[in-house]
This record gives sequence, C-alpha cells and structure tokens, in this order.
Amino acid sequence: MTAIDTLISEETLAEFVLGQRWFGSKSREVAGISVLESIPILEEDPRLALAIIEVRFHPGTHELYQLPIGRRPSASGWQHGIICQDDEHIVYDAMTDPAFVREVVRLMASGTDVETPAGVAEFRSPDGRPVPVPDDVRPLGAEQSNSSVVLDEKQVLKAFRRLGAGVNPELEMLHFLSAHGFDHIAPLRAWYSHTGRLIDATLGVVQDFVPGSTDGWDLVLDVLRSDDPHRFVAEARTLGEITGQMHTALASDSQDEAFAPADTSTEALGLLTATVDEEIERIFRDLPQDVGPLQPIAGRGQEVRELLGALTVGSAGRIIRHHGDYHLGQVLRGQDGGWVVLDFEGEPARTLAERRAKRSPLRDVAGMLRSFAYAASASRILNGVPAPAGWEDAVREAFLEGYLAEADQTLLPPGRQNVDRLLNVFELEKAVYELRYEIDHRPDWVSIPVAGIARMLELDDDEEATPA
Ligand SMILES: Nc1ncnc2c1ncn2[C@@H]1O[C@H](COP(=O)(O)OP(=O)(O)O)[C@@H](O)[C@H]1O
Ligand SMILES: O=P(O)(O)O[C@H]1O[C@H](CO)[C@@H](O[C@H]2O[C@H](CO)[C@@H](O)[C@H](O)[C@H]2O)[C@H](O)[C@H]1O
Repeated sequence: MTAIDTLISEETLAEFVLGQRWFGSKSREVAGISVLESIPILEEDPRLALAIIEVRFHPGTHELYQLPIGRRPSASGWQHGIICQDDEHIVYDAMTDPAFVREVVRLMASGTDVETPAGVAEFRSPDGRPVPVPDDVRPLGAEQSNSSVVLDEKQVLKAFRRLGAGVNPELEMLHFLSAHGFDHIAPLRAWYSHTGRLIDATLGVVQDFVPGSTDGWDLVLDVLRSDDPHRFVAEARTLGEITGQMHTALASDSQDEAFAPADTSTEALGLLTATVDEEIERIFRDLPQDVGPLQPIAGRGQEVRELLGALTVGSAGRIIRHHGDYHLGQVLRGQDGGWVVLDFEGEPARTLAERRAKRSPLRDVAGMLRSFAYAASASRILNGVPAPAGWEDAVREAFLEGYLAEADQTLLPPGRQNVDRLLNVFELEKAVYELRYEIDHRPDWVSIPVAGIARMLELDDDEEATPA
C-alpha cells in the first residue's frame, strides 16, 4: 500500500510547514523539507501515520518535527489542516482528527510498541490507569509552539512539534513533581516517544484537563481592561508563593542526580554573564535589517551588552532544575481559585540539553516578572489600554514577596540586593530571547520585547544621568 506521505510533494509540504505557528525558524532560509520516517497508526479509512519530518537549512543544519498525517477520500469533505488534495483524496495534518487521537490513546492504554524499519514508537500510561478512549476531541484553541487537543473535557493530549534528542523535560519534571508532593500541576496520565536511528525523543504527553480555568495571560489582560486593575496584586502574591513552593520541591531530592541542587562556583558566575553576553551578541548580529518595529533597538547590541556588563553579580545562590519558560501563559487559575503550573518543557527555541541544565531558580522568577511587563505592553499596544501608573511595580513586588516567603532560602543569593541584581540579569536574558522568539514565531508582536529592551536601556541612561 502506498505510504501516505508519498502523496505530498516536497514543495507542498514546505508551503504547509512554513505557515504553521509551531514552525520555529521562520527567519531562516529553508533548503528543503522531507518525511524521514512514517509510523503507521491506522491502515484503514482514514489512513493515519505519524511522520517525522526534516527541515534543512542553508548553512547545513536541520530540525526535526512531528507531523501526524491523515488521508481521507475527497468525498469525506474533511476540512481541517489541509496539506493537499486532488479528486480522490484529502491529505491533512491529523492532529485534530478524533480518529488519530483515539488511536494514539488506544495505543497508550495498551502500552503498545509500533515498529518501523528505522525505529520504534512507544506508547505508555503509568500506574495502570489508562486514559479512556475519548468520544469528543477538540483543539485546545490556543495557537502555540506545540499542538494540544482536549479529550472529553477530561484530558489534554499535547504533541511536541519540534523534536529534540533525549527525554523531554515536561515528562521528567511532571514525574518528579508528582513524586515530591507538588500538587499545583495537571497530573500526567500517559505519553508516547520514539527510539531509533533518527532520534530518541518524547513525542507527546497526556495530562488531566483543568476545567473552567483561565490562564494568567488572559486573566491579566482582562483585569487591565476592568475598572479595578489592582485586584491582580493579591493574585500575584499567591502566584509568587506557589512558585516558591515549586522551587522548594524541585530542590528537595539530593539523591536524584538529575535534580539535586548544586552550588555555584565563582567560575560559574562568570560563565553566567558570559553566556548571556554571547547570546545578546548573536541575536543582535542576526537581527533582520530594515524591519520597522526593530528601529528603537537597531544597532544598539553593544549598549545592551554594556548594560549587562554593569549588572555585577556577587553571588548566585544554588542552581536547580526549574520550569525554564515561566510566564503568565503557563499558569492556570482553576475554578477553585488555585493556580496550576503547566508546560515544563522549557523554552522551545533552546536545545534539550540547555533546557535540562540546572540554573538559578531566579530565572523563572525573572520570566514571570517579564511577563507582567509583557502584559502591560500588550495591553497598550494590542488593546489600547495602558496599565495604570504603579500597576507593574505593585504586581512585581507582591509576586516577589510571596516567592521569598516560600522558596527555600538556601537556593537564593544572600540579601535582597543580590536577589534583585541577579533578577536583572535574567530579565535581560529573557527579553533578548523574546526578541528572537517573536521574530521567529509572531512577527507582529516584535514591538513588545523591543519596547522592553528599549525601556531597560533608557532606565540605565536615566540612572547614569542622575547624580549620585
Ligand atoms: N491541562 C490543561 N487544562 C486546561 N488548559 C490547558 C491545559 N494545558 C494547557 N492548557 C491551555 O493551553 C495553553 C497552552 O498550553 P501549553 O502546555 O503551555 O502549550 P505550549 O507548550 O504549546 O505553549 C495554556 O496557556 C492553557 O490555556
Ligand atoms: O508557551 P511556550 O512554551 O510556547 O513559550 C513560548 O511562547 C510564549 C508565547 O506564547 C513566549 O512568551 C512570551 O509571550 C507571552 C504572551 O503570549 C508572555 O506572557 C511572555 O512573558 C513572553 O515571554 C515564550 O517566551 C516562548 O518561549
């Protein structure tokens, strides 16, 4: 029987993939795209397969992505995620096809291995509590780096689109946090992964769905549109407390090598700023020319590096495994008013090795502080509603107070001044990462990190101009 992927030409595949939000290298020149492995999921009608595709770039590098592919007769009238069609068949991205999702859930429930000439796809569910095969499957709705569907409003299946070699931190962190008593997560229910010649990688996870929840991002934008934006200050404090508890749990097992906290040496401190410095240099060097929204920071890479250089860090506390991409979109406020932390896979634009590296927990804190600034900018730029004077400072301070009350103090540098200095370094690192992220994923949002970086430069200029 013809493999379904052979029905798609390279040009058609390229056109489809390059248009997807989850394709993370929009600013790079693509040399070619092809299907490297196709894992059969269903051989009937619809035909379903899990493809691993390779995107090749001109300097000779490549990225691998997961693409579920479905094929149905044209007469079926299937309309979602169309890749190509002719008089006989429609070929599509099957991520939102209930038939695909049901098959994957069945395979996970039965703990099946599907072998191909190049490797094996392993489908698993822990502790003998298989996820029921869903009747209803709907896309989660959020346009994201990965793709998620909701199963009977009870579980969420998230497929990692870009594949990195090794265990995905999401799977590893969810296992660890459940075993170490941190309850503010959506419990892990199943997963699937691939082992083989091409790559050993986690392909996806199933977690419980948190019904009736609002993510922190939507919540803050709504609050900023309301007549009482300051009501978020109390929420920010609770969120800070939970973040502190999460880090305390992540640092609680000195026997588990992957999670045991480690001390930072003087060399590590130097390396910390050197790594951020290199990143700033690289990102500014590769900034596209003549892009209007980049104007406020264009050609100012050296100034940003000088700003980093001025942020002397005397002590960094200890390093631990941490969330790695902590922002308002990663926390849900449930119907009971409690917060749930999501998406432990780290920053999608970094390698898995970088994402699994131990670093100061203040990186997460800085991520959330940047997110408050991002929300204030987005509210002004996208909704025309500026945050009221003092809002961001009040929210930051409440979050930090809650955090400092709950986090294991031995993880942090001594004294508030040292904490603030290290936070500044990580906020700058995050803002520069965001610049790259928005260029690659949401070019329309570039002006938000640009405004953040420009503001950091201006604050620095003001400080220099103010006599001591
Ligand atoms: N278990 C869940 N229950 C309810 N909503 C969820 C759940 N998981 C994710 N979401 C929603 O989907 C959004 C994106 O999920 P996330 O795991 O962060 O995906 P990505 O890695 O692609 O960003 C979240 O901001 C949240 O609104
Ligand atoms: O949630 P992901 O793991 O996909 O994280 C990536 O995408 C985020 C956007 O969805 C991006 O976050 C940036 O935008 C958020 C608003 O949409 C904002 O709250 C964050 O502060 C800002 O960093 C994240 O950086 C990226 O890794």
